[in-house]
Amino acid sequence: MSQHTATPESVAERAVTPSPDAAVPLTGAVSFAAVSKVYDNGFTALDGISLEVGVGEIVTLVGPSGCGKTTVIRMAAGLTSVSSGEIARSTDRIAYVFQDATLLPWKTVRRNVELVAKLGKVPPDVRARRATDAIRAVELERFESALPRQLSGGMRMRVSLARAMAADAELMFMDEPFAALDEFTREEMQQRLLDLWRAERFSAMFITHSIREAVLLGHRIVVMDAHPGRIVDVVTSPHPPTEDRDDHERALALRETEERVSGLLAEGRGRR
Ligand SMILES: Nc1ncnc2c1ncn2[C@@H]1O[C@H](COP(=O)(O)OP(=O)(O)OP(=O)(O)O)[C@@H](O)[C@H]1O
Repeated sequence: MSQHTATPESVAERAVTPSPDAAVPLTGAVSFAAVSKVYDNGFTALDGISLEVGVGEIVTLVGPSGCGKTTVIRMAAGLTSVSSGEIARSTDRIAYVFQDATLLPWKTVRRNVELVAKLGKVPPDVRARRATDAIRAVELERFESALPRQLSGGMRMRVSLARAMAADAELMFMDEPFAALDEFTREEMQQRLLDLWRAERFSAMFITHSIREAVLLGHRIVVMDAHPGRIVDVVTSPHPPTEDRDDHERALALRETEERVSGLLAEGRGRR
């Protein structure tokens, strides 16, 4: 792994700047302008990331382990500081699905699902309705009163996903939310997420290790590489999730896009 020689002290640490005070002109949901991240141990995780996520756009991120995908979305969500460059975000109504379910162990499924909406001051009746819909979307109706320890790992991730769905967020950050699910449930959840997106048109940054998932869900697919972490290309989907269609032509186009993304990732591996 490449190590940055700069000491952390030599790097100005800047927090995420939500608009309207943002220094970066913001036309989309999130803008990254030449953003770099050097961690406290001097490791350069990201070098010069520039990207704009449009309002109502799902951007998926793929790349080898350690290329900085989580760091990108943590910075955009304001959970990790920026070392140089600027990030602007159009809204504070965000939801974040972590790699682990991160549920409160003493609260039931329903209470966990309502939590982010409650913190976001969504009125109680709206909150309850959204939680009911979200719990149904992840097919956990029978487990509403269960505690997290009574659920499997995949079920806990579905609760975490439902919590984000119930939050009434304008911007979602999702860090491999489906990785722990079996193939069948994963496909179900992908469709539920797209159903919700078609109804609400939130903006999203979605990390995945599955090229297929990245192409299926993304309007654009950000392909990253490591050492240091950077964007190597941004591929536009020929059939974005705006279209609720399932035909041969679409399947072929998605397959071609998967091959293109796969090729870009292989080029990165070849360079390392
Ligand atoms: N707090 C930290 N301090 C030092 N280095 C860190 C820290 N957090 C992450 N890193 C390093 O930064 C790099 C990017 O990490 P990050 O988690 O963003 O990558 P990723 O692409 O999301 O990885 P994965 O696909 O395995 O989840 C990695 O090399 C990681 O070891």
